[in-house]
Amino acid sequence: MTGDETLLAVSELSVTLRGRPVLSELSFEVGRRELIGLIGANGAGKTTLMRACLGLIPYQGRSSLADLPPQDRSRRAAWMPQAREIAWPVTVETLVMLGRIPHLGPRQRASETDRLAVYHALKEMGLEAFRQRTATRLSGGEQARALLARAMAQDTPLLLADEPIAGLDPAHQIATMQSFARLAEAGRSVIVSLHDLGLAARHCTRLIVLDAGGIVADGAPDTVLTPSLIRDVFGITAWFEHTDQGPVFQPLEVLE
Ligand SMILES: Nc1ncnc2c1ncn2[C@@H]1O[C@H](COP(=O)(O)OP(=O)(O)OP(=O)(O)O)[C@@H](O)[C@H]1O
Repeated sequence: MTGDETLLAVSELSVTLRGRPVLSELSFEVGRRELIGLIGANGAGKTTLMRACLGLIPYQGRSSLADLPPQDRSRRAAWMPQAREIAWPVTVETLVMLGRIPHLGPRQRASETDRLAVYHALKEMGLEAFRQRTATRLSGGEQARALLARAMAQDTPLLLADEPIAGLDPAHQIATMQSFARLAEAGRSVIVSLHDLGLAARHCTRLIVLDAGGIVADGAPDTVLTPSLIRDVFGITAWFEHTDQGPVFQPLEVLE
């Protein structure tokens, strides 16, 4: 994968839910090799933005992904929603293989390429030992990792994940952010909504901050996470420093 290809172009995107404007006239583009953290307070519109970009809810304006026919869209972007619902008691391996459906023709059986994609996704999410376990009987965090593996097996240029690290233990949170970073280094891009600003500052190449229905900042973490933005958007103080071990961001106090 080469070049500066745009993976997602959003222009003047607005969403109204039940008569209430939630997002108004947002514009941004996503190129390759980006790990984008979508941040903002509860209710800021992160889920709504990702769902509108994917064409899963009605919107005004334009999203290059939503414009595509469903089959093309599923080869361009994978989606891990916030609700971690696994409907059937299939094995983890079968669940992850479902991510290959967009690549299979009618009645076509899984090929070696499909099996390899599943193998790599399971490995990336540290789930090799869980291959034959029943997906519905995993813990919440294990289910989240299995669903992420399914999205990764889809092998798309763009991955959108809604709070994928919520509920994961610290080691798996870090490992998952590192997996996303590896995808970005390999030429793909990932958009991930998250509340952990420390992990966002440390791993993301770019942060998009939502507030009051719009994008209030968009750029590298150290240009975005300024004391004034942290105060105005999140109502907190924080400590942010570049250390020998990389950027460290620690929320401190709630402002009255
Ligand atoms: N189906 C719906 N009908 C009406 N309003 C909705 C609906 N879904 C979401 N909203 C509202 O839209 C706003 C944005 O919600 P959204 O879930 O996108 O926020 P978020 O930034 O993802 O929040 P969180 O961090 O809590 O997950 C919220 O005010 C929410 O109450």
